[in-house]
Amino acid sequence: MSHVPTTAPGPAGLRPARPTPRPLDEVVEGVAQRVVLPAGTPSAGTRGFVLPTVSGVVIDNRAALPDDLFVALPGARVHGARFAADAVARGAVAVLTDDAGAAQCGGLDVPVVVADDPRAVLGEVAARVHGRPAEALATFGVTGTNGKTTTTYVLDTLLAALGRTTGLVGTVETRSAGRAVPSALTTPEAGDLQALLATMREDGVDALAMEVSSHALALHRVDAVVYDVAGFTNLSQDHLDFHGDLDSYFSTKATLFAPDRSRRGVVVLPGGGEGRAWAQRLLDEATVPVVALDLTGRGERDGWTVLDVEAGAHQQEFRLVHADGRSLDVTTTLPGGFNLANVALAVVMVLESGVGVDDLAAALTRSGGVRPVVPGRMETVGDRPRTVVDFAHNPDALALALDALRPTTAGRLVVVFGATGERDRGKRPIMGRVAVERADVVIVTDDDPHGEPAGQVRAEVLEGARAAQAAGGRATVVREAAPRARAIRDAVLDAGPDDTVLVAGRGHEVWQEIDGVNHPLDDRVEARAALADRAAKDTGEQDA
Ligand SMILES: CC(=O)N[C@H]1[C@@H](OP(=O)(O)OP(=O)(O)OC[C@H]2O[C@@H](n3ccc(=O)[nH]c3=O)[C@H](O)[C@@H]2O)O[C@H](CO)[C@@H](O)[C@@H]1O[C@H](C)C(=O)N[C@@H](C)C(=O)N[C@H](CCC(=O)O)C(=O)O
Ligand SMILES: Nc1ncnc2c1ncn2[C@@H]1O[C@H](COP(=O)(O)OP(=O)(O)OP(=O)(O)O)[C@@H](O)[C@H]1O
Repeated sequence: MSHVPTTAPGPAGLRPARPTPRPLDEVVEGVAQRVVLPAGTPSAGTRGFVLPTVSGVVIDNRAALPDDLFVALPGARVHGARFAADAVARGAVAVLTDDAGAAQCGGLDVPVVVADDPRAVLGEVAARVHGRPAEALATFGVTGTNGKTTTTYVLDTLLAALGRTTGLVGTVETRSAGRAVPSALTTPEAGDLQALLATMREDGVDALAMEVSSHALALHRVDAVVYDVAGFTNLSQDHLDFHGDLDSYFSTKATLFAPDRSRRGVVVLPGGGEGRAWAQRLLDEATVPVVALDLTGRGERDGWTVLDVEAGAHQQEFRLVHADGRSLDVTTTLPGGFNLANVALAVVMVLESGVGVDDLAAALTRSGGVRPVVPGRMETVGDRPRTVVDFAHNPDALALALDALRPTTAGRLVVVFGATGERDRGKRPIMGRVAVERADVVIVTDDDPHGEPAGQVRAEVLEGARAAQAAGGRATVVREAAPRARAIRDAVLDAGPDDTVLVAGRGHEVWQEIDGVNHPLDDRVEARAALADRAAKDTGEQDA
C-alpha cells in the first residue's frame, strides 16, 4: 500500500472562488478556551481590538492564503506552531492552537485562539467558516478496508445517470462538477474538506460521493459532516500500525454509523468468515438505522439481497431484492465478485437515499448499465499477455484480485507485487502466502519502501511466499526482482501469450517514495511500454 501524499500539501486543492469572510469570534465561539491578543494591544480582553474576519482554514503553512485561520496542531513529528510565523507572513490573520502551541506564538502580531484539543474542534470551525456546505449536498460516505474508491466511482456514475451534478472525494482524485485535481489523502483534512465542499456548492454540485478512511474518522477530518447515507464495504487486516489491533480498527470505522456522522447506513454482509462477523457486529452495534446487503442470496436479515448472479467474460448481471418486495436488475462491466459487492452497495445506498427503484432502473437503462472507469482498479492495460493493474495492497484484496482473474486465465497467472516499508509489517508474509496459494508465478518486488531498506521488506514477503511453497502452495516459481519497473517489464516479456500478469499494489499511483524522495513510477506506463516492446519484437520476428 502506498497512500503517501504524492505532493506536499499546498494551495493547489480546490478552494471556493468567492468565500464569505466570517468574524473570527463567531467561528470560534464555544469551542475555544481563550483568545490571546498580539503583544502591545492596548486594553485587556478583546475591547479596543477588532478581531479579523477569516475566509479559509489551513493546517499547513505552505497552503496559507490571505485571510486564512492557521490551525497549528501538535503532530507526531512536529508542532505546527513552528510554522505559524510563516503562515502569518503568507497572510493568515489568526492562529488556532493548544497551550503548547500558544507558548510558541508569543511574537506574532495576530490573535492566537487557544483550545484544549484543536484537532477536535477543527471540523466544526471549518464548517462555520465555509457556511456548512455539506448541508447543501446529498452526501454519501463509504468506509471499509477495500472497495471504497470503486464504490464511490460507482456512486458517482449512478448519481450522474440520475441527472445529478456530482462531486467525488477519494484516494485517486477530487472532482467538482467535472473539474478534477489529484488527491493527497484519501479523506482530506477538515479545513481542506470544508473548502472543497464549499467549492462544490459554488460549482452547482448537488450530490457527493466520498471515501471516509479510518484515519479520517480517528483524526476528526469529517467532523461536522453528517452523511445522508453511509456505506460499509468490508473489514480485514490493514493499517494496524495506526490502529493497533483489528478491534480498534473496527471501532473506529463503526463511528461512521452514529447520528453525529450519518443518518442511515448500508452494510455489506458476506457469506462467511471473519468478514461476516464484523459486518454482523456493525449491524448490531450501529446507532443509526442500518440495512444489510446480503451477498449470500439467502436474505437472512431484513434488507437487500443479491440474487441470480451471472458473471460473463465482459460483464456481470445480478438482481437486487428487498424483503419488502422491491427489486432491481443491474448489469456492470466491472469484473470480479468483489466488484459485484461494490456495485450492489452503491446501488443500495442510492435507493436508501430515497431514489425510487423505477427511477434508478430507468437511469440504468439509459446509461447501458453500470460502466465506471476506475483508475488502477482491475484496469486492463493490454492483451497477450493480458496485463492488469490493480490497487490490491493487503492480503484480502490480493487474494480476491487473483481469484477474480483465475477463471478467465487460459495460461499461467503471474503476479508482481511488494509491500510498503514502515507500515503494517504483519501483513508482509501473509501477502507472500496468499500469492503463492493462488498464482503460478510470484514475483516479489518493491512498493513504497519509505525509509526502510527495500531488500528487508522483500525478504519478509518472500519468507511467507517460500514457506507457503514448501507447504505445497500452487506457485511453481517464486522470485525476487527489483527495481519495480524492471520486475514489471520482465514479467510481461517472460509471460506466455495466454498468461495473465497482475501488477498489484499501486494502482493509479505515479510516484514511488524512497527515503523521502518521490520517484516517478506508474505501473500502467511500465506495463504498456513492455507490452509495446513485446509487440514490436513479435512483429519483427514475423517480418524476418
Ligand atoms: C498518521 C497520520 O495520518 N498522520 C497525519 C498527521 O501527521 P502528523 O501528526 O505526523 O503531523 P506532523 O508532520 O507532525 O505535523 C504537525 C502539524 O504541522 C503541520 N506542518 C508540518 C510541516 C510543515 O512544513 N508545515 C506544517 O504546517 C502539519 O500540517 C501538521 O498539522 O497530520 C498530518 C497533517 O494533517 C497528515 O498529513 C498526516 O497524514 C500522513 C501524511 C499520512 O500519510 N496519513 C495517511 C496514513 C492517511 O491518513 N491515510 C488515509 C487512508 C488510509 C486508507 O488506506 O484507508 C487517508 O485518509 O489518506
Ligand atoms: N469489496 C471489495 N472487497 C475486497 N477487495 C476489494 C473490494 N473492492 C476492491 N477490492 C480490491 O482492493 C483494491 C482497492 O480497491 P479500492 O481502491 O476500491 O479500495 P479502497 O478501499 O479505496 O482502498 P484504499 O483505502 O486503500 O484506497 C482493488 O484494487 C481490489 O483489488
